Amino acid sequence: MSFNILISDPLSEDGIFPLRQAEGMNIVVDTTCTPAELAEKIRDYDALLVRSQTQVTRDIIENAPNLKIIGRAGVGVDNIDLDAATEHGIIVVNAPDGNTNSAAEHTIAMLTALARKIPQAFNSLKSGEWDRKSFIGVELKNKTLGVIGLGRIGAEVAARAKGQRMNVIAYDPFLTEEKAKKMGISSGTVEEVLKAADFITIHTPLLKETRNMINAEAFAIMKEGVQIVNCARGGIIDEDALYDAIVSKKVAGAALDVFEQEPFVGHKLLTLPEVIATPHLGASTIEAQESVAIDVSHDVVTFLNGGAVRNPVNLPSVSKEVLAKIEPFFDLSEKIGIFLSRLSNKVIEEVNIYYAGELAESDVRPLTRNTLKGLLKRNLGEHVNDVNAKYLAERFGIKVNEHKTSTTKGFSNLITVEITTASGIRRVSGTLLNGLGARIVKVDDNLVDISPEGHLLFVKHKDQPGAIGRVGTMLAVENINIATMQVGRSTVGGDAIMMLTVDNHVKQENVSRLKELEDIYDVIAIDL
Ligand SMILES: NC(=O)c1ccc[n+]([C@@H]2O[C@H](COP(=O)([O-])OP(=O)(O)OC[C@H]3O[C@@H](n4cnc5c(N)ncnc54)[C@H](O)[C@@H]3O)[C@@H](O)[C@H]2O)c1
Ligand SMILES: O=C(O)[C@H](O)COP(=O)(O)O
Repeated sequence: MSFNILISDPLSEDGIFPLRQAEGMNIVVDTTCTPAELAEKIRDYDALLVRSQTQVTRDIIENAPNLKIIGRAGVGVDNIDLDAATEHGIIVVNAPDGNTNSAAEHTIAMLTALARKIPQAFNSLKSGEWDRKSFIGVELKNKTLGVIGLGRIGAEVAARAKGQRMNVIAYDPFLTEEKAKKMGISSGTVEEVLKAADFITIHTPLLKETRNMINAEAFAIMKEGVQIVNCARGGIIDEDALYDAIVSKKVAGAALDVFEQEPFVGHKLLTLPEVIATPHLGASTIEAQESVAIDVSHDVVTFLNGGAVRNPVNLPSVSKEVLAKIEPFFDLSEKIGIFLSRLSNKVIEEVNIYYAGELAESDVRPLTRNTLKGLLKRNLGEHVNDVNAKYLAERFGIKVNEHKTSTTKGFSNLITVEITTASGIRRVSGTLLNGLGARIVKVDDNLVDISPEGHLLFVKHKDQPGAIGRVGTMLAVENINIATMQVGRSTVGGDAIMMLTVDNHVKQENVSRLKELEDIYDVIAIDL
């Protein structure tokens, strides 16, 4: 198999070595494409690798029929339309760890440069002045640093600030007092942090909730003479409000690496002597660039070769340990979905998935997605995949509920999928039998034991002598060999089912003829 890979932002050549080395990867590096050129070019590509520069818009995604994966060599994915990618079943991966250290170091560099006015003093010196009066700074020692967003970078910055003998107070929705205590810092609400800090540094992603979170109201509650650093994302600080706060002397200085519009040229903020800035250089070190490109290249190669990625953005990521436990059930859960969708061709209103046994202790979301993928495949074919299965189910108004239960009915693990349609509930259970592989063990209320593969025939009939024979004879006439057959019934003489595995696909005309036989209520051919 061969894949076309487009790299549209400058990536470390050493970092993309895993891509260059992998078999069948045709790599094109073109970092000069305009958005219109990219929208045209992308048609032929299976993978797109970017940094923060390329805007991967809905237009581009909708013009990319072959695109399977977008790799972001870095953290922020606000330049990628994730909804559009998810809707089109395109996985987005990033490299969240590779540039943490560089971004934290850059933040500390900006903080120190801001406190001591180093860029302003350097500019003055370069212009031939020897001015030792205009650049009186302040010490960091004993000052309070407010950290908004204590994730990877925020936590590194906090640890380094402590090394500068600063007091650190942080706000993060996931920061517990206990964790803060362990880190030797204080925790507070956003307001508490903004009020307490002499310096504020932002380390959140740019989200709906964080856009303009540092606005005029936020500046109003800060200390007089506060200084602010943003090495996270432009748009988190309202740039007009920052300009006003600096002009009014509320804010004594700002160090900015990121901006609402990049490139950031000719902006009024750059006219203020209190503002120092770098052109989005937080991750621009040899080490970070190599590391993020390696990480993302690995995920792209693994994904295109059918493997599980390490850093999915639009899929919940699960740890290696959990993956090892649930991966053996991937195929079974998809097959149960396919099986059920064949059993009932009615519009699905609700799906309930019950995980029992050891599985109930794991994060089973990937299995739920696989089941949905199987259920939706009947109507959507290859348009549905792991990435968009949940989204598509929601779009079609299907309620999906995951349940964890201890009722295993004697199996060490059991997955039961129940679909509700206007005609009622259909239910299939499956398990993995030690050494024997996957089995479907229950269809509706009937116990069965079928390997979910190949060609199956599900026959609903009356529990009467002759019904089974008639089916066997008809299949023999059509030269369809029966490999296995199981019969189950709820009551003697009542409704019963036959589950047959046969050696060939059973054509629709044969299904119709079987349905005409005496005491046969329904026949469904299922290819798994
Ligand atoms: N300047 C650069 O070159 C550069 C380099 C790397 C990362 N970044 C940016 O830095 C930021 C942080 O990156 P990271 O790797 O630490 O990400 P991360 O996901 O590890 O951390 C982000 C943290 O922000 C917190 N958060 C989310 N919403 C919040 C809110 N409303 N208020 C407070 N906290 C909130 C999250 O809980 C999380 O702990 C991102 O915006 C990323 O794009 C910039
Ligand atoms: O989010 C990130 O990883 C940083 O902003 C780095 O962006 P870059 O890859 O464009 O340097």
